[in-house]
Amino acid sequence: MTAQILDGKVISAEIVSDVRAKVDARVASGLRAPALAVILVGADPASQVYVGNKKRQCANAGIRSVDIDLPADTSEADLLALVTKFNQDDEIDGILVQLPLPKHINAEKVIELIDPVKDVDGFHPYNIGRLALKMPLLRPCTPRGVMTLLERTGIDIVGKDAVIVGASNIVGRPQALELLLARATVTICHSKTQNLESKVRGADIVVAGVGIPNFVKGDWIKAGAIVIDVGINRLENGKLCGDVEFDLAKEKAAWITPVPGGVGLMTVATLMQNTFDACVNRKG
Ligand SMILES: Nc1nc(=O)c2c([nH]1)NC[C@@H]1CN(c3ccc(C(=O)N[C@@H](CCC(=O)O)C(=O)O)cc3)C=[N+]21
Repeated sequence: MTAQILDGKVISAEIVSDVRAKVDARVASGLRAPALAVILVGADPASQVYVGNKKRQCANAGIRSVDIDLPADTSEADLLALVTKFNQDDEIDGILVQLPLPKHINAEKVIELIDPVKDVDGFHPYNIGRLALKMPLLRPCTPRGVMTLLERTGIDIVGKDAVIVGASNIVGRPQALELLLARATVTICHSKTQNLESKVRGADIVVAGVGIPNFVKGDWIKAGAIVIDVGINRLENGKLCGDVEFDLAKEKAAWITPVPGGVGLMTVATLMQNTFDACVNRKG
């Protein structure tokens, strides 16, 4: 069997055009367009790709984008002051501080300062707590984007065995909460997990988010499984590759996400949805 492609390109474009239609309707009724503030401190390569894609999709969605680029030696106090300024600015609906932050800045402190109603990344403990309690408000973009990709493709996950490889705050943990909310049976694996291979071999759904090229071997994939690759790794030849051995995995899976063209695009499209939702939550 050769897997079908879970097409992030097509579905992210649909999501953004849905947001566009809703933004246009708001503006036509005399309300202002949603606005997103993005703060980048220093120049992380993964963040650069994200920033470019995000600017393009804001334009497509009709969302006003306010981009603040700060030098890598920006003090924590200055960054906190900027977040406070955006918290108080009634014209800003969403605030996103790009991660990772330089080492001299305490990222947890910055995330906790963001007003939860403007937390379009869904990283604030308030929003993670709401997701954990089955009452989601703003949901982390990558895991929500993965759920949208599955829903829009018509893949039913109720009762399926999902194995998540990677337990990070931005991917693995919230992805587990999303899949649990959607009534899958969830296992979260991490660097100390024993018998990782056998756990992946048993999975109906595999989500890989570890940031190591080809970490999940193609022959571990169960026949007919759904493979979601969240990894975006830049190789020395300049090409992007995921955390899963794509060429071998696609011979076993029923569905698989490509890299590029899969989950990354859904992350950005979901940021547009979250920004629109944050605007409606605040302003009606
Ligand atoms: N607060 C915060 N939230 C984030 O969500 C966040 C972050 N910080 N820091 C950086 C990482 C990385 N990230 C990406 C999202 C989309 C693509 C993306 O659009 N990828 C496309 C294009 C890749 C290409 O062609 O170069 C693809 O996979 O097809 C990439 C990377 C979000 N991140």
